Amino acid sequence: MNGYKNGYPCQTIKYEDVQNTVKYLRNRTTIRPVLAIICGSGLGGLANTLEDQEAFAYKDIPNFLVSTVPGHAGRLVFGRLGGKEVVCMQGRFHCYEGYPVARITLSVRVMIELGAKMLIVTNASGGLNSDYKVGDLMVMKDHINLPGLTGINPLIGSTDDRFGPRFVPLSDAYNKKYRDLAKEIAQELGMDYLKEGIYVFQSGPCFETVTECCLFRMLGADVTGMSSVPEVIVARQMGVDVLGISLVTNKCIRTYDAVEVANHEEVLETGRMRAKDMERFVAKIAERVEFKG
Ligand SMILES: O=P(O)(O)O[C@H]1O[C@H](CO)[C@@H](O)[C@H]1O
Ligand SMILES: Nc1nc2[nH]cnc2c(=O)[nH]1
Repeated sequence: MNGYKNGYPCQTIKYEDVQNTVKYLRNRTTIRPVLAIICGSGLGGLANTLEDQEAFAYKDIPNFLVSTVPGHAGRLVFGRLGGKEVVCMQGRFHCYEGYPVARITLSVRVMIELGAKMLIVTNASGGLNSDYKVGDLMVMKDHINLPGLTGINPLIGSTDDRFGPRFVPLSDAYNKKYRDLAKEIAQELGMDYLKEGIYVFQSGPCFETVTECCLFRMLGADVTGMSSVPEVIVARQMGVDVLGISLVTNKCIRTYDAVEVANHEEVLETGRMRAKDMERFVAKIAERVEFKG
């Protein structure tokens, strides 16, 4: 149902809708994914590196939304990466596109119901930590969900136990074993620009004011972005482990006399600059992760 409930924007996702989408995709692909990947702004090239690709435009998939942001191709790509069967969102959905927060995570539920046991979210972000440089990667250790603290959360609405519990713990949102593995692989690949830190989610689409950036930093955040957190929440509700990798595409402006301003073109440009490193990194992670059962 679309609309407002108790004053909150809400759209409950029906289990049956997810199952119908799963059935549609299963009937049209031979890949049975164990790993789901979401490509952030400008990072969609990763999907093109999959072997034995079978791809679907979002507009052709029942119940899917469409991508409206440059740098998000809008394709669901199945294939093999690092010897594993994977499904990859080449472009994600954002609240600022006007979609209810529960709706933007339907695709995550679909990928998990298709069999994914791990979710890798990637995103572009603005660097708040002054030690971070443009082009650095950051393993997400935790997040601050600003919209969530004010009532915008994909789990608000009527609940369905088949998706998992209503009250989801998030103190372990970003799996420690996978964070350690990512750091180990980065070291092996000589990626001395990999950091580990905190991502603060704000709804966008405006980039931050100077004072907001100062506030975020005071809160302990290292980078800020307009995505990922709703996806992570849904994955955790469904019992799937998450690894988050953020690319610092620009520096957040924290002085009132700066002449430069943030812009999406710079975000995409940094994505292009780091694309190959990101692809190598994620492929190695896919190769090395192990799943029980
Ligand atoms: O989070 P992703 O989708 O990577 O994109 C980030 O980059 C865009 C702003 O340039 C915003 O959508 C922000 O969230
Ligand atoms: N909120 C936010 N999102 C981003 N995505 C890429 N860069 C930025 C940024 O500076 N701020």
